[in-house]
Amino acid sequence: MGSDPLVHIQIEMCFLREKMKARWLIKFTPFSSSSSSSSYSNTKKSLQAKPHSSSSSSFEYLYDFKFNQKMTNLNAEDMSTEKITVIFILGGPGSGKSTQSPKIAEKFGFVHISAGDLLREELKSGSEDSVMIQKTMENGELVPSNFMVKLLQRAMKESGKEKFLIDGFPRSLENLDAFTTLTGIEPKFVLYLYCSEEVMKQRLLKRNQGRNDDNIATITKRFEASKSVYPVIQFYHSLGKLYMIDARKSVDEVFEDINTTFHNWTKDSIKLIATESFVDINTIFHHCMDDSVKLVTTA
Ligand SMILES: Nc1ncnc2c1ncn2[C@@H]1O[C@H](COP(=O)(O)OP(=O)(O)O)[C@@H](O)[C@H]1O
Ligand SMILES: O=c1ccn([C@@H]2O[C@H](COP(=O)(O)OP(=O)(O)O)[C@@H](O)[C@H]2O)c(=O)[nH]1
Repeated sequence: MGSDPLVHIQIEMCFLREKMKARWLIKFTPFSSSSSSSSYSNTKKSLQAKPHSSSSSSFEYLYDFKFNQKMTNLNAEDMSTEKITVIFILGGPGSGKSTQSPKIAEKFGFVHISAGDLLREELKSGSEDSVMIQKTMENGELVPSNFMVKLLQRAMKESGKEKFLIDGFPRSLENLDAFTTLTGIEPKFVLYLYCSEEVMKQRLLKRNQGRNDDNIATITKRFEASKSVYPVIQFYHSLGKLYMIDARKSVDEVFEDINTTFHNWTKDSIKLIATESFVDINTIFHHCMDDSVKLVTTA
């Protein structure tokens, strides 16, 4: 049976600055001249969207859509998303996420779920996905988004709890889209541990936890891959949910700044505590931010 697809479909997505709106750019390219037939035209028509641009070889459609949290909440049978509290903690490799997360979890009663640890456990379990996980981690790349979200959902469900600190996820807009679509959960706020690459590199080389991705070649790839988080940060910044923590300070100082954020959040009055500008903040934000950044610091 001939089952060749008639068209190659490429979907790109970006978040708009307005809350929970996304823009999809869908490109159709016929695989061969024979496929630019009536089926191809029908596919185009069925989208009922205005062409964004077209050429002899491909068509692009651009349309906006708004997330409907009730519709996308595929998790409803397992957990009531209304009761669930999620906080994301992000930061480059070696910024201190796994150092700070257990302290936060203990102090504020959250279950710490580390995306990287879930992958390492899955790898050790020798499941059918082990080879894929191993190769992806060795290359400092990201595992498929839906796969990662399913692991997170499983861990959340198995804990039987409702407050989660999710460490090291989402690392890309695609990750975030998969999480929103599959769980319907919105984080309360997002912590980003900011640290320069030089400091992170030194920390990783000294980490000494037997991780085979803590070598200079993989670290370089991980730094490159970690840039896919920038649009995620930009998105939460635009929602006023982003808290930047200066993670170059000592472990205790970083924890103190995180504490301040949490205390203010529990008082339901998160706001900018102090603004401080430091030069290398630009290295992360210069190409994705267009206005000021919140920095949390205890004076
Ligand atoms: N603020 C800090 N100052 C100095 N070293 C730190 C600090 N935070 C973490 N470390 C050390 O740096 C290494 C990487 O930290 P880790 O928490 O594992 O980073 P991440 O989870 O973000 O990759 C660890 O060996 C940890 O002990
Ligand atoms: O959502 C995630 C989180 C992690 N990883 C992979 O797991 C590795 C280690 O992630 P972790 O958060 O443990 O460590 P970090 O690099 O932040 O120190 C990354 O380099 C990725 O290859 C992934 O694919 N998706």
